[in-house]
Amino acid sequence: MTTQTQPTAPALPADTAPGVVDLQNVSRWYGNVVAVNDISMSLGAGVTGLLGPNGAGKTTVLHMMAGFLAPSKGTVTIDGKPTWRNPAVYRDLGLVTEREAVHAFLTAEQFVLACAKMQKLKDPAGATRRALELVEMTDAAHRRIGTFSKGMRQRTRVAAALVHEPRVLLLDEPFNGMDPRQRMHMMELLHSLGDNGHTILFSSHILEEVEQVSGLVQVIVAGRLAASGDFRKIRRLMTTRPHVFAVRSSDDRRLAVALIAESSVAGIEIENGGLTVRASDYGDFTRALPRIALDQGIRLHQLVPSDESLESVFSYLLEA
Ligand SMILES: Nc1ncnc2c1ncn2[C@@H]1O[C@H](COP(=O)(O)OP(=O)(O)OP(=O)(O)O)[C@@H](O)[C@H]1O
Repeated sequence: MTTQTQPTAPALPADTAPGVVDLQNVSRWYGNVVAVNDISMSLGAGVTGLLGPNGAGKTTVLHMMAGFLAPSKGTVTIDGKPTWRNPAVYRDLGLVTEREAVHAFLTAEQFVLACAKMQKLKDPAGATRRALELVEMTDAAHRRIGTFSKGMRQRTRVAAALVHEPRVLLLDEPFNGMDPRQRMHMMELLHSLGDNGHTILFSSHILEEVEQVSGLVQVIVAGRLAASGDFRKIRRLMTTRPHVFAVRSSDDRRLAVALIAESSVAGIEIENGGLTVRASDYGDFTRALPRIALDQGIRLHQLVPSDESLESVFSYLLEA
């Protein structure tokens, strides 16, 4: 991925309540690798997606929020209190890490109960019961975690992270490795927690995943905040960006002549293997092309978007 140096993200309004979780000009470097570069964000109640390609810095951001890592610069606070070297924040915070520590030999209940005891709760058994109920794991409470599906393990880990009823729940790639049914179940759970006033941030590198779970998004690319706010507006920026298509047809030259008159076409190159078309509008171009081909009696053999990698989408956001 190319590293961008533009300092500003598209100015989208952050539609959040006063921040529960707050990052002010936060950077984090590992030796000379800058993993997070001057990020400020504020999260309120509800579900927010932390979206970015692999290596963008999502885990680093989550770990700083959870007090696992010190920011090299800037401040990370929950309810105004710094998260680094402040164990008191764990009362308000639950974290579901990306990597699963395996507790295969424990039952779901034993695992969640151990977490309740670590939090020194007054009624650890009652809290365990409520947490397992919340994630709909009551029926499987006495089964060993080693016998669970990925989705059930994730829900058990969410129960453990929520057993002390924190306001803030952070989840690192919670949908990884889940089948569509398990994914749906987890999405519903996050929705209902968000509706109940929790502040939830989950990371993902999959656009569609974030779109389904959350109206609010923070997009990070190469350690920088590329966009933040209403997901629909960011999505629109993504679909109206210039697109490049590889097109092959029964008569590329004639097709090129017809396409150049089309307002959604910004440029065409003819090569041996077909046409490379730069379209200024994805929707207009993909609607116009079949119509033009039909009018001209040209057969379309191939239409492939050639710059659809997440990296190129995200880099565009950073430049916008
Ligand atoms: N302990 C470390 N030492 C050195 N570099 C690190 C360390 N942890 C992360 N990095 C680097 O920091 C950058 C951000 O990593 P991070 O894990 O936060 O990204 P991510 O968005 O969570 O990626 P992924 O989705 O692949 O987990 C990457 O370039 C990564 O290689």
